[in-house]
Amino acid sequence: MASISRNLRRSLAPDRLRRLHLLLSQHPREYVTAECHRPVVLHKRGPDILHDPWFNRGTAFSMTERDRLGLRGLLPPNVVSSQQQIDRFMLDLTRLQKYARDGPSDTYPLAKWRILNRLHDRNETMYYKVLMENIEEYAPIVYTPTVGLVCQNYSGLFRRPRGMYFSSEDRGEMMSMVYNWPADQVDMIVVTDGSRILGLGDLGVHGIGIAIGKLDLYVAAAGINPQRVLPVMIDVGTNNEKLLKDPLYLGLQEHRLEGDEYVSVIDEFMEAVFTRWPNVIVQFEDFQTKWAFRLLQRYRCDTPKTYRMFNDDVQGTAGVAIAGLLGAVRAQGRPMIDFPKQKIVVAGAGSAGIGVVNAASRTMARMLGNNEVAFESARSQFWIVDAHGLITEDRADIDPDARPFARRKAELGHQGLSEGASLVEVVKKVKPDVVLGLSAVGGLFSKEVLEALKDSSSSRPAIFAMSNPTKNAECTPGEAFEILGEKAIFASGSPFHDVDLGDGKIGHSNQGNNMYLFPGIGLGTLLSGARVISDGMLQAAAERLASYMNEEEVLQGIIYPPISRIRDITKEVAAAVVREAVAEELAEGYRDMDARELARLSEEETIEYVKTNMWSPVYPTMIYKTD
Ligand SMILES: NC(=O)C1=CN([C@@H]2O[C@H](COP(=O)(O)OP(=O)(O)OC[C@H]3O[C@@H](n4cnc5c(N)ncnc54)[C@H](O)[C@@H]3O)[C@@H](O)[C@H]2O)C=CC1
Ligand SMILES: CC(=O)C(=O)O
Ligand SMILES: [Mg+2]
Repeated sequence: MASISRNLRRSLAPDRLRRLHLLLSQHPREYVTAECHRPVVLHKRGPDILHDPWFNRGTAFSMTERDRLGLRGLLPPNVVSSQQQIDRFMLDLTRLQKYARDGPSDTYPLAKWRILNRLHDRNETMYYKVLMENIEEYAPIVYTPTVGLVCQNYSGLFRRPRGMYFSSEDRGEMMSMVYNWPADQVDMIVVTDGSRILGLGDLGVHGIGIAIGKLDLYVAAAGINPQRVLPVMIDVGTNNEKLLKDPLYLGLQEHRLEGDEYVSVIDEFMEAVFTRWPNVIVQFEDFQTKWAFRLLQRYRCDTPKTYRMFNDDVQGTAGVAIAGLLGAVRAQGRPMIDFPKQKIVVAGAGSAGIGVVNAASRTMARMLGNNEVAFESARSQFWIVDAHGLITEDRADIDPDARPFARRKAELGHQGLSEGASLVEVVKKVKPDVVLGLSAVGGLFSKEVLEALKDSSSSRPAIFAMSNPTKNAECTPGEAFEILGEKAIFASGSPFHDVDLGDGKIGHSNQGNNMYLFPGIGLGTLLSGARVISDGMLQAAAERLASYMNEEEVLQGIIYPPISRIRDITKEVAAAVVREAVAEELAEGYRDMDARELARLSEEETIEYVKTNMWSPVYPTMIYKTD
């Protein structure tokens, strides 16, 4: 270790001397002089420090420094030493070198992400222009599947912080912390607690990547101004044992808070952001199922204050699935009103699966007259299979969210099924029109399951392998078309290429992902000025997506738009949301468009209104002002 000269020892106050000893012990080969211990006078605060390479020290800022310099919440909560920062950097660098030599395929999408991320840090306008003009190529990089890989490798990839971090250690501080964010106006927040990132499980604080990716689509697809979006990570710990032991992990290394303690952290966050930005919309993303439903209920219906929020995995996914299911009915040459006759087997009873069954059965019930008989009839069209097999009334400890859809004892006998029946058994006995996977289990729709689907009562059996990222898809389009032939309808959560079936025939691979709805739901809510996001607004969004594809496309098996049309479909979805908000008298107007004027707009005028409010990536004229 370098030694401290006697003169220097004499000239330093005891606490300074202690810190210098500490510094030297962390940097054994470094020559540390009094010069590097002299305080530096700063004329900036908050993000300006983080963006200044001379002053920035990233995750090594101590908590007291973060408080003193207005940085609290702008960095991941784990304070690390400069040596740990170097270890993290070297991990990433050596991984790249190794991959460059040995060449596993993961490195290419990650390298693209890095290049895009650097551009994002340097020039937002150019970044979004590149993304929007090449959305087909780069959506799979900034969003699923690569964003999953990014979250899994976040400690190595982390460079400049983006978004805000609230941790359980910030209890009591959040109301002041939100003022550390530099923007006076925030329209959209995407918040996660990292507990279920795509189908990859608990990634803790590294899950911030998904909130960033979703907001990239808000900008690219919905034209939300990038200066008014805010990705948020709420770090309440992690139950991922690997991360708990990883010295390079960026989050709190303790188990997740549970129960009322957990809820109080989220409550405090909601109160803080809605206090500073009363018009913000908060999208909950990738919360584990047990919290997804509870928080949705709490902030939508329960608290004295209801918030302008929705849960994308529960509600966005449901709308996208309904649109696809209606598309599958049309692809059979049948009218949408035949939807309640479809038999649907759903694999997965989490936030996404139960969200889909809830909303799809409500859509069926509405078509059947919206009474008790209609609801009962709609319910009986669904068979839910989870990790323990078919869910029936016989199951002990049945999840309350799944209970309404548990198959009744009376139905089981004549179907030849019983509690816990396997997916393949269920498909064999039910002969469903649709199998829909939201299980996060790659390959779950095995050869056997797809073979069983050959006996489907539908002329065009539909396979929705919706789990993300790619490796979690329940099957690939190649597997589906090979077994079920050209008539099959296929959709997946992450993108796949179309399949060449020979003789000029193509097996269309649709992307059934909530990205076709959440940007329009957010934009429509913003532009309507509605204070809540009603079921009717969500339904209107789903119906607009369902009717977007024309007859010819649907008959070819194209049930969702290509990603190249995402900005157009988002505009249409947003307009449908605005009109529904007006019809339900929820719209309060936006900027100089008041509620009465909104109500006078025709359908075309509403679409035009949405279009003119969408941000585009062009450089504005800049004017210098001194105050
Ligand atoms: N395409 C899209 O737009 C969306 C896709 N998803 C995907 O859905 C998946 C699930 O998400 P959550 O519902 O929140 O997760 P979750 O973990 O709460 O639920 C997973 C469900 O699958 C069940 N499961 C596990 N193994 C199974 C098996 N062998 N057979 C049948 N079921 C099985 C579990 O019992 C559980 O009910 C994730 O992969 C996620 O990426 C989620 C939202 C949107
Ligand atoms: C797409 C999405 O929201 C998910 O996989 O969780
Ligand atoms: Mg999600």
